[in-house]
Amino acid sequence: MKQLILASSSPRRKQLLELANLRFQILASHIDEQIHEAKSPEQAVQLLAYRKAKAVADHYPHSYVIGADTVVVYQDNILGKPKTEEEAAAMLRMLSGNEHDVLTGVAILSPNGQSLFVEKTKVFFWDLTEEEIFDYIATGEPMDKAGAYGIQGRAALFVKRIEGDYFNVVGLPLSRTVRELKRLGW
Ligand SMILES: Cc1cn([C@H]2C[C@H](O)[C@@H](COP(=O)(O)OP(=O)(O)OP(=O)(O)O)O2)c(=O)[nH]c1=O
Repeated sequence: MKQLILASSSPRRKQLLELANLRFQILASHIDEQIHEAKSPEQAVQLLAYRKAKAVADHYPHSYVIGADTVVVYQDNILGKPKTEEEAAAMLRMLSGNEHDVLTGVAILSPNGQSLFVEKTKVFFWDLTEEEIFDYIATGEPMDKAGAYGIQGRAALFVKRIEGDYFNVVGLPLSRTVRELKRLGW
């Protein structure tokens, strides 16, 4: 029987994949998320997504394995998860009043071959006051999220508009992922 594995510890990715009504298991891989060899943010998220999937696929070579990685890119800055509240505030100040890209790299490894892609969504933020930034950090929401915000939570109030797939911002470009899975014979 075919087996689908989501190689992720992200509760958001689990919820998104559940929307597709597919049977899957979760097996989080803990890889080193430092990458020095990537030449661009696109390459970085693709490489990390691949490593997350590969760490699981090595043990389950007959399964379909999905790995993903999300970053926020503002000008030349790649914003991952903030390490401190100060860093979260600095990230939110950068994003305030500006547009940025959210990139998610996805890797699907399967017995029928692999699919690697990067999905990009443009997000436009309203101007944020210092009070809004501090109140938001006090919710605890920013700390486990790329760019220090979750569009699906209170930071919905910061977003003027987006161009592209909303689900990509939350951590998994769902429709493209499911289409690629089907292309690989799922
Ligand atoms: C921008 C943004 C990011 N995020 C999240 C998605 C990802 O979970 C997280 C980025 O971290 P990732 O390193 O992509 O993923 P993860 O560590 O949460 O999970 P795993 O590596 O095990 O798959 O930021 C949101 O939930 N909402 C948003 O609006």
